[in-house]
Amino acid sequence: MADSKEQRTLDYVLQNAVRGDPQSVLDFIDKFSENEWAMHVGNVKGPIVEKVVTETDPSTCLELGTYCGYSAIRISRLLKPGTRFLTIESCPANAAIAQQMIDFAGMQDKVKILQGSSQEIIPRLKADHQVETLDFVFIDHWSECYTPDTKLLEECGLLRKGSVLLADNVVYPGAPDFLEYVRTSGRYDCTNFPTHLQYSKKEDALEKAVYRG
Ligand SMILES: O=c1[nH]cnc2c(O)c(F)c(-c3ccc(F)cc3)c(-c3ccc(F)cc3)c12
Ligand SMILES: [Mg+2]
Repeated sequence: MADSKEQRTLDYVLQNAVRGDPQSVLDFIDKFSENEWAMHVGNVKGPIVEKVVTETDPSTCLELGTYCGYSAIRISRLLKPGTRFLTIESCPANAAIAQQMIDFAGMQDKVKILQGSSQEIIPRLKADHQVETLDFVFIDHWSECYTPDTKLLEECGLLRKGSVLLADNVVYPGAPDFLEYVRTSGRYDCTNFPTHLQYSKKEDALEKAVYRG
């Protein structure tokens, strides 16, 4: 079967990065993506994500949109022992690539990939994955799903006072209904982080929304 950009990225990492070294894996994914653009959160937005994670000091994290595992590796390497990083990926092929990337980076004990639809998996997090509430949620799957999934997290009792949502791409491609919801619902305290699209000069932004409980 013709290989995909994601498979080529994984092969490049396996051939060049240092096994068990998350930074090395991130560096080689970034290096590969300079030649073949890909939607990893990247090395410009990455530090903003890391700053929010470090400030939050989360115990239970959820990511919507694993892709190849880049942000899962970037975030999970910061988490203290005993914490958990659950990440939902709808595409089976991407989930398989991500699992290999995460394993190679040595993050497999912290990161659990849940392959399927976020709308189906989110309501099962408490029963199937022993989640009580989420401390940090990185939203980076599909802008049309940002708002329905945020509302679902609320409805399923997965957010508590102080839960932090951080959404990618709120400027490019954009998530206008999500911004409208978190900024006007009265349920969140929002902060916008202007930045640039990964591996590009185009403008983008991350939005942080802290649940008021
Ligand atoms: O879909 C995504 N999920 C998560 N993060 C993404 C991200 O960080 C991106 F930068 C892009 C992006 C933006 C601009 C562009 F030109 C290409 C891709 C996408 C995206 C948007 C529309 C699509 F049809 C395909 C991919 C995503
Ligand atoms: Mg993104």
